[in-house]
Amino acid sequence: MTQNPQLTMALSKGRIFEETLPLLEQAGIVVTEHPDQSRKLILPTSRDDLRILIVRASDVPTYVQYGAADFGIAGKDVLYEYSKEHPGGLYQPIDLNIARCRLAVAVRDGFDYDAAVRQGARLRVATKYVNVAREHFARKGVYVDIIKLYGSMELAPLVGLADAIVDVVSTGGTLRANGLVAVEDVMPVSSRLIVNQAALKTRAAVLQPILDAFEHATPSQG
Ligand SMILES: Nc1ncnc2c1ncn2[C@@H]1O[C@H](COP(=O)(O)OP(=O)(O)OP(=O)(O)O)[C@@H](O)[C@H]1O
Ligand SMILES: O=P(O)(O)OC[C@H]1O[C@H](OP(=O)(O)OP(=O)(O)O)[C@H](O)[C@@H]1O
Repeated sequence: MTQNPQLTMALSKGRIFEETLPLLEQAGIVVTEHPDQSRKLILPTSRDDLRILIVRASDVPTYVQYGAADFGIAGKDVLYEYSKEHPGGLYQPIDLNIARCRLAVAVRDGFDYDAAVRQGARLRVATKYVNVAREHFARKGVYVDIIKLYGSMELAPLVGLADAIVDVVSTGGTLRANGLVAVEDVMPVSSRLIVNQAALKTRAAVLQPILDAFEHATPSQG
């Protein structure tokens, strides 16, 4: 792939973009257009040698691994799923402590999860995180049928598609609003900086100072 002369960062819009802005600012970098106000997928910054690609959260590792972006930011949930299918390709040097949440198992309020597990029932589990879920239940010795969904996981137990979900929980508001309860934590989640292995070697002079600045930046409270 031809190397772009600019350094390229991959970010997803929404919470990761918003929580990254203050970290970039602490590194002296201002993003001069906002993805909510612009249909552009390549955003300029106050530095001529740095641009930002706006991609889906679960696509950030792909852009970085293939070198279309030199570095990016992705949640541990996304990185764990990705690494199961693409082992070893990404350098993940810094936990930025942003977009903090957890992956949890949740069921309909009133569903006796412990009893179902004790009785060795085969559980139907709907999730976007099929690898995380498969590993979690294998560790517990629970038989599961995994149903892959791409969003609105909370709906699945309400309409009989699944007994349980594995999904992101932060305030718990989405679960409550849908009559679900979290019954088990799967893993804590925050977002990490990820870096293309080749870029780390060939572009160290421009990349390393940015990585250092991220390492020392403090996330806003939220
Ligand atoms: N409610 C939340 N609170 C805090 N962090 C969250 C929350 N939901 C998701 N996250 C974290 O932020 C990341 C990005 O979430 P976001 O909702 O922007 O994308 P998505 O809709 O999950 O991804 P995609 O567009 O690929 O389907 C997630 O991978 C997770 O690490
Ligand atoms: O525990 P809570 O604080 O309610 O957060 C959990 C919700 O947050 C995420 O959804 P998000 O708001 O990002 O919507 P989306 O995934 O559909 O974009 C996630 O998919 C959960 O549904």
